[in-house]
Amino acid sequence: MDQPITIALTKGRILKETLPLLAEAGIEPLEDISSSRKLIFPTTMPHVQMVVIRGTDVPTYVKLGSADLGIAGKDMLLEFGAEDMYEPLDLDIARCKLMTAGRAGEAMPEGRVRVATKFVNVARRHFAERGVQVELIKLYGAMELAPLMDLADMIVDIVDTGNTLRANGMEPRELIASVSSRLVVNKAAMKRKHSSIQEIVDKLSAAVLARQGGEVANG
Ligand SMILES: Nc1ncnc2c1ncn2[C@@H]1O[C@H](COP(=O)(O)OP(=O)(O)OP(=O)(O)O)[C@@H](O)[C@H]1O
Ligand SMILES: O=P(O)(O)OC[C@H]1O[C@H](OP(=O)(O)OP(=O)(O)O)[C@H](O)[C@@H]1O
Repeated sequence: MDQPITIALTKGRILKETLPLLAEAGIEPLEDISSSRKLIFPTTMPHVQMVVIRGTDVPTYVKLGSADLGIAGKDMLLEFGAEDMYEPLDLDIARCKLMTAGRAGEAMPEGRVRVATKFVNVARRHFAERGVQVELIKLYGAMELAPLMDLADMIVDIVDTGNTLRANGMEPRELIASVSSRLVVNKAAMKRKHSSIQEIVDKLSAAVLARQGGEVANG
């Protein structure tokens, strides 16, 4: 007997890459998520439903067991902690980097550095490991604006092509972590609903492997 399973998906740019991968694993929402105001969606696997929430909230739903599985960026797991969760699979989507960045051509200031970021825990750990004293300034978006407006000396943010940094007169400095989206599983659910969860992990692993195999075959 299949046990009911809830998967928490990150909305926004990850979702556009997540839905095709889930479809390749045989799990598709029964209606178009992007044109619906609903938050819970039944799927082609009758015992599996999806909820679509912000990336910042996925670790909370999975840790507390409201969702059995989740899909979130590694950046979110580093920032909000991954305790009480397993992370069995790198989905190899939404690849980017967590980096420090500053104004182009400018050295890091002496003494206390003002760092603007929405990743305050990641930033605190990174600079503490280097013995750099920082004043952390929590922002919720457009981090690249902070040094331009002299709100901060540096930022910690997601970098992909580097276009956003360049367009704002900034440059990447240190790599903090390579980021991609991960499948996470609530630890208690993994025990209680083992066969249903393992089936989904296996289907998704196969879909990821098939893509990687395809990439190798295509050169
Ligand atoms: N430029 C990028 N390239 C590839 N992946 C990215 C990029 N920016 C963010 N991501 C990944 O996508 C996830 C969601 O990012 P997105 O920009 O959609 O949300 P957000 O607007 O930052 O979040 P929220 O809506 O919760 O404030 C991030 O957690 C990260 O893992
Ligand atoms: O190096 P790049 O290729 O320019 O990508 C990096 C940008 O992408 C993300 O923002 P996003 O486009 O998701 O906008 P938002 O988070 O501000 O909504 C991130 O916060 C950077 O600003």
